[in-house]
Amino acid sequence: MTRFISAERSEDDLLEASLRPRALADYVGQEKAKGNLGLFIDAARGRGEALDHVLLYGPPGLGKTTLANIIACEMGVNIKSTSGPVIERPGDLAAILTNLEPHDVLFIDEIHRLSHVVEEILYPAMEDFQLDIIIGQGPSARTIKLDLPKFTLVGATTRAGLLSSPLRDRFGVISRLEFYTHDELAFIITRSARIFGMEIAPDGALELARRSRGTPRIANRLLRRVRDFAQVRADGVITREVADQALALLEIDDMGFDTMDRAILLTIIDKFGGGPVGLDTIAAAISEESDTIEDVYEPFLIQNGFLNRTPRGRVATAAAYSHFGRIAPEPPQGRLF
Ligand SMILES: Nc1ncnc2c1ncn2[C@@H]1O[C@H](COP(=O)(O)OP(=O)(O)OP(=O)(O)O)[C@@H](O)[C@H]1O
Ligand SMILES: [Mg+2]
Repeated sequence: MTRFISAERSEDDLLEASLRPRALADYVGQEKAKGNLGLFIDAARGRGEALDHVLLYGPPGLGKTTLANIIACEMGVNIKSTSGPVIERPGDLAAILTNLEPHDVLFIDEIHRLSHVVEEILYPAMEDFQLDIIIGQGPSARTIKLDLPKFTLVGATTRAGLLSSPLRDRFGVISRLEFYTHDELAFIITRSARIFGMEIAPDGALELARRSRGTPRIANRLLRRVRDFAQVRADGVITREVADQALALLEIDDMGFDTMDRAILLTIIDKFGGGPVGLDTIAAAISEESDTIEDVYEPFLIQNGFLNRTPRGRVATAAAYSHFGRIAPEPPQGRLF
């Protein structure tokens, strides 16, 4: 199934990089995270110290990687980027850590996927800026401590809940990224259009924004698809009508749901009487990974009141029924009392 609004990364990443804002002032929205970080960055710079370790979490495509790069830029330091699954052995992490310059940012994406042994190297590194290395084997093995430069770890994860608590506790700043408003997304889309040299009307930008699931990565991706359509079928300008027609072709509906969102909700409604139904059962029914459903699709559906997560499983809400023009079953009599 082609998924135009998948929030996953793809070959589009290069284009995406050109759209990344570089300064905190150009980073749209996320006022709370931005306010906090701006303050901590100013304070750390004023004292001539490294910034405290920062954990960024939230659904894919909301701007975690972008923010990590901005943090390094604002601190005036280098950033080294890696990710949880890439660091296989403790030695890999030790090599990265010993190569850092003072105050550098080490960005670890998908930090919830670090292995245990690697994570344990990280604890003293984050807390005391020390590396415990074991040299030799057997009876003659000994541990030596190496001093590391003071650095800032920026960790990103879509699932803060999967982080072990000793790791989470070592972050001084924890910021949750939120879905963007339609106005914020329209602003991002208009800026991206300018960078790409496209013409977009304000109502066209707002229409794309409304259907981007609160996510800048999806907004930018839709913009590129709609541009192709505008070039071939319209006279190049993205108006509301052009956006609407293009999105219909891409099977993105009025709420911004794609085929996968619809499959999830309709499976719960039609096959499981509206739920509750377990995540793994839904995943099997639509041949998708449970993790992907949980990380990529559910947060938006839950936040917008189409899906509920209960101890007994997922439940489609009345809003989901009415979105698909179905009639929600009456709640059982007497439940309210
Ligand atoms: N606040 C923002 N203002 C403008 N553009 C943004 C903003 N946040 C994200 N973007 C755009 O969205 C794209 C995706 O952002 P980014 O790669 O930082 O997301 P992410 O949270 O790291 O996603 P993932 O969890 O998949 O790694 C960026 O290339 C950037 O163009
Ligand atoms: Mg990222």
